[in-house]
Amino acid sequence: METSRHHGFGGWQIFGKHDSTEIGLPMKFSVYLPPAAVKGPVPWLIYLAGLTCTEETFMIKAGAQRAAAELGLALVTPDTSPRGTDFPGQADNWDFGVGAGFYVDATQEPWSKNWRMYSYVTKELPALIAANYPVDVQRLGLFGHSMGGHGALTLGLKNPDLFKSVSAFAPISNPINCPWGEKAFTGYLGSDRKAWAAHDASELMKQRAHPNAILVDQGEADQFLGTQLHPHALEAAAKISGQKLTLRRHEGYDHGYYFISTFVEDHLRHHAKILG
Ligand SMILES: N[C@@H](CCC(=O)N[C@@H](CSC=O)C(=O)NCC(=O)O)C(=O)O
Repeated sequence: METSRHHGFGGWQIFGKHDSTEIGLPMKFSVYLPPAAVKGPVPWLIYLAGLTCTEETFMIKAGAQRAAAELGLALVTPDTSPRGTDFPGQADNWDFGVGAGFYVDATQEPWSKNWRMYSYVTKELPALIAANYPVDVQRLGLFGHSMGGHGALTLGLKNPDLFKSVSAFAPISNPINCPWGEKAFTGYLGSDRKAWAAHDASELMKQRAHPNAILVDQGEADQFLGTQLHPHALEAAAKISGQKLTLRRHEGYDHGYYFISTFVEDHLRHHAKILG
């Protein structure tokens, strides 16, 4: 199952692969185990990456391992979609299909058989990691970036007993009202827009609040801010439900991993404080 293992900051950076029953195909994942994991189960975070990313992107680019080692947090990242199908046009667009699973269970053909990223992230992946690595199932948090920020907010709001802490970098906050979301939800969930609201962070947050405060960071120079991300919708929704939300706007930062690496330690500390 492990494909490679590298010593880092006193812990271990691990890459692996398994046959996923939810997805029906092999799925890759990565795990960072902090030094504290040799003594017993540690709190842990699942990170959901954005469009075009893989299970490697965050581990290579975010520079999160030093702080994770210091805080005693394990980090886990799945891939962003199934790979290995041969659906027509599946990789023609960088914002739909391969690398763009949107963390939903697709209901539309041909995607519905394999594009089951919601069930994969909420059920199979946590069970797989807990069965194989020293993580405390009661102390799991969820965070992500862009498409993965949408995933972190929606999966976290729907599963507060599983994901005790939630945060996001530049999330797609209102996908039912942006081109990325409209394209993905039409393809995966069908053209009935009423079915989409259950997968929209702002719509969900109007109806319910996660018991713990949510941290969101957003760059003001993000090239997707005006068209795709709509953080104002999340702020408005938080006011309706009473969700404790810290949404920080940072002048000069764009959408990329230099932005994420700048603030990733703040996110790890946010989760560590809640998870204990
Ligand atoms: N078309 C470009 C840009 C794709 C891109 O910006 N992807 C972001 C996530 S966007 C929302 O989910 C990303 O995280 N890219 C990885 C990176 O290393 O920056 C392309 O194909 O790269």
